[in-house]
Amino acid sequence: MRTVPVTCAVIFHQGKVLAAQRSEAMDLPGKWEFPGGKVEEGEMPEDCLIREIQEELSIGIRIFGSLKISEYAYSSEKSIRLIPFAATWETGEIQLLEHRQIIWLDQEELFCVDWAAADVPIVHELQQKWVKLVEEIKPKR
Ligand SMILES: Nc1nc2c([nH]c(=O)n2[C@@H]2O[C@H](COP(=O)(O)OP(=O)(O)OP(=O)(O)O)[C@@H](O)[C@H]2O)c(=O)[nH]1
Repeated sequence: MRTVPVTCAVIFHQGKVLAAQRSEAMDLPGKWEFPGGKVEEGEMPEDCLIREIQEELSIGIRIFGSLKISEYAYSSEKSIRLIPFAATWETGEIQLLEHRQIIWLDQEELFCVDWAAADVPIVHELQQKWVKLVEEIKPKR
């Protein structure tokens, strides 16, 4: 079984992060995730993520950090390596081109949605590192 590399973005904006709910047309319908997608052959994970966020949400992001990779086997046929990056929303207006809906969550609300299983360790790490990550967004002087 091949482990599929998938990138995802923890997008910070005005002190909250974006969670997106997968639609009926996607795998894991109804589950919440950090938007992103599969890394194509020869593609850098960061380039993949910028492309996927433009394709799915129609916005431009800036990557400023990373979180720990989460590997998860959904079944004997489906195993993913989820590669999370911390990012900020830089350009464009959000359009839901694939997802059912989005929600902006603050630190206390992180576990209020039903995350895809592979995302759960990332959400725990995000909760622990929240203050540090928010600090890193601030432009360095
Ligand atoms: N994008 C994304 N996918 C996730 C997350 N967590 C998680 O288990 N997945 C799984 O990883 C896979 C990524 O597929 P995708 O459908 O988002 O990627 P894609 O747009 O490149 O796929 P496609 O070209 O087959 O349509 C799916 O099986 C999805 O269920 C997450 O946080 N973000």
